[in-house]
Amino acid sequence: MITARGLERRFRRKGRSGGEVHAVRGVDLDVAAGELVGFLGPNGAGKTTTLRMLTTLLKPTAGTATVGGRDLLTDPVGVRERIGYVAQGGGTAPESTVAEELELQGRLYRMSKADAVARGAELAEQLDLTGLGQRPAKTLSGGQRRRLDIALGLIHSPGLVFLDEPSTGLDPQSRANLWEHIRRLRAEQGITVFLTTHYLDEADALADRLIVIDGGRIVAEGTPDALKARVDGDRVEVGVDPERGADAAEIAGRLTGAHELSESGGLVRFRVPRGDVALPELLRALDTKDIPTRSVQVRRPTLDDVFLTLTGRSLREAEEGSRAA
Ligand SMILES: Nc1ncnc2c1ncn2[C@@H]1O[C@H](COP(=O)(O)OP(=O)(O)OP(=O)(O)O)[C@@H](O)[C@H]1O
Repeated sequence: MITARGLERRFRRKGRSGGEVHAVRGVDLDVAAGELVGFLGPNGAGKTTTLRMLTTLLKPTAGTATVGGRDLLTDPVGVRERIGYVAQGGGTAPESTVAEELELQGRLYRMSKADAVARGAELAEQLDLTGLGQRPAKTLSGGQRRRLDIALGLIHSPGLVFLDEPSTGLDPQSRANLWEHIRRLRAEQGITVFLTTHYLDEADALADRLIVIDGGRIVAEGTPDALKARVDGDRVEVGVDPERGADAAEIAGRLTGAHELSESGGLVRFRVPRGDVALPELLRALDTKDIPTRSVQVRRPTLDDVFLTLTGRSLREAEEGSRAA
């Protein structure tokens, strides 16, 4: 469905200082029909720029791609006919009703009025918007608005849809509901979904496969589980009396496979291949040395650990860094 090789995009900085931003630095992508792929990265990583190139809205500075079987550079119209694109924010004519927005969108794709109305009604049903047809779109809730945006993106029945940060700004319940709808689009209609997100939980919950981008380059890809398996083991934290912290750390360091060991203020932290196996052994050893434990935590690797392993920063730090920049 998508094959991209060496996609690049540079922007000239506005203003007197000039210079260039190399937003996307040679991206290769392969997405098969029917996949639900998450494109994950911190703010400013290059997700939107890549998406805008793949959807013909922005010309690549270098590289080639086929999207929906059509060449991005020589047949952008062919690409546009075969894809849906749901941008961040969305919402075009706030005064019109839901039914009018759907009909107008169909007409933009040169559908007859009858076909546009029928397709609009079909999508309204699939996306839980039935009964809202006569409501001015500006009165919709955040979740309803996002579902309408997706319906608008699907009016011409594309086989591939791009969703840019679909759940940004939604409350947890509306996000979960939206995820369910996105899963159903794929399951029931076989639509290929390519979505960008900087939410780890969204990527984890939704995507079959993740492509991680940072600083304009792909830094990893794989299933959420495969990516997590690249992180070297579970993280264990044991709290003891600060005065016995050093002793506890020494005992922890003797566990098979323990690494990344640190101790501060009685909090001993380390990684180990199987936290559930190592912990009882550690607790027994601490007990033998009369070191009572105050707290215990074992954590399986998360996608944030993956990001940390790959880039040396946590995704949250990366976000904060890009906001400060
Ligand atoms: N039109 C533009 N002119 C100049 N620089 C741009 C332009 N568009 C994007 N950039 C820069 O390119 C880099 C990548 O931006 P992009 O919007 O693709 O990131 P992103 O991963 O989508 O982030 P977000 O999650 O915030 O949407 C950023 O440094 C951004 O400031």
